[in-house]
Amino acid sequence: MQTKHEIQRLLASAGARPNKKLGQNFLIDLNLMRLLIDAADIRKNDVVLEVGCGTGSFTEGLAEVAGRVVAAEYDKILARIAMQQLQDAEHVTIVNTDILESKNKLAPQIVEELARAKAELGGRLLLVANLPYNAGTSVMANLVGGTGEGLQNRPEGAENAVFEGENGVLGGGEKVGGGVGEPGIGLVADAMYVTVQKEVAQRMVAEPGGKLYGILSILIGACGESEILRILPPSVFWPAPGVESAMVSFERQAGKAARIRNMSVFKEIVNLFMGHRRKMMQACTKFAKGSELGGITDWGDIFDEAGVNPQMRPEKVLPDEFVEIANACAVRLGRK
Ligand SMILES: C[S@@+](CC[C@H](N)C(=O)[O-])C[C@H]1O[C@@H](n2cnc3c(N)ncnc32)[C@H](O)[C@@H]1O
Repeated sequence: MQTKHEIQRLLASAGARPNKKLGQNFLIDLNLMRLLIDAADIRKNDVVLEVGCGTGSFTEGLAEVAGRVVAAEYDKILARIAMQQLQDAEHVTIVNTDILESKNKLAPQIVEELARAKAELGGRLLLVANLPYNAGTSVMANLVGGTGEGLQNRPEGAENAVFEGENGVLGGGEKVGGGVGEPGIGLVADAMYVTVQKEVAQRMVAEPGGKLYGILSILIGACGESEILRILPPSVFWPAPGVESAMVSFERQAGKAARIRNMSVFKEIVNLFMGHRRKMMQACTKFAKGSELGGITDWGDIFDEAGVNPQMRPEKVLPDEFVEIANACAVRLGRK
């Protein structure tokens, strides 16, 4: 792991400076780096995805404990530095790529690397990273809801997680894609231990009713559990960002996620209702027109089956209740 001076030296020797647009705020507190790695409890048969490896500082720490590390770095100069720093680590693959092929899809090359390594090692897939602010939320959304693009042996019934968000933050106007009718959930992360902007971490753990409760909160709540581990002041990064950050965890709970009959329908449902979060549930159903969900005529029965008051507002509906609504719809659409 590299000190601030080492990072500065590596950048200077390549004639580079931190690029603000790419969120190049390097974590320079090595104790915090160690804390995140320890919290992830990485084992020798685990595959770790690091998004934005920078000069390879955190990657070095991950390489000490993981069975395999796959790192994506968008910046060509930084990727080259990281490759040099880790040239002797055969179990580390650094790919100079944008982690997002589109805003809604992880880079197929990375997904293939991860799927292959996971099949070889048989352990968990973990996202452990100091995430770039511009891509972090989309990356996490794909890894919670599933990303299948690029998988050669896509499991039957797999679907792609497709997310859209303003500047990578699924906020008020957020939308999660993955239309009804897509196959398979593909690759998912078993756990995520990441550094993100504090507000993103707060969205991940938000409870119904608050203004931060949104699509990411619902997806996470439906598939597992998140916890804020530590709030980080700007001073632990170089250069210091303008906002506070947080270390946050997500642990997938297989039993919980398995209740979702069809992830694609679930996402459509969450989109439909949370797109109008302050209207009544019943009133939101008219916006289904034109989509496959528009064919559903007995929303009253669906709300009954799910135990949801049709006069409730979506922003107060629990993740589990959205799961029940989506499951009832999946049955009606023959997509269970
Ligand atoms: C917050 S820095 C983390 C750097 C280093 N891992 C650390 O912990 O200090 C985020 C890194 O992500 C890279 N990055 C930004 N957008 C990216 C993208 N879409 N795909 C891959 N890497 C990206 C940046 O170039 C930068 O190196």
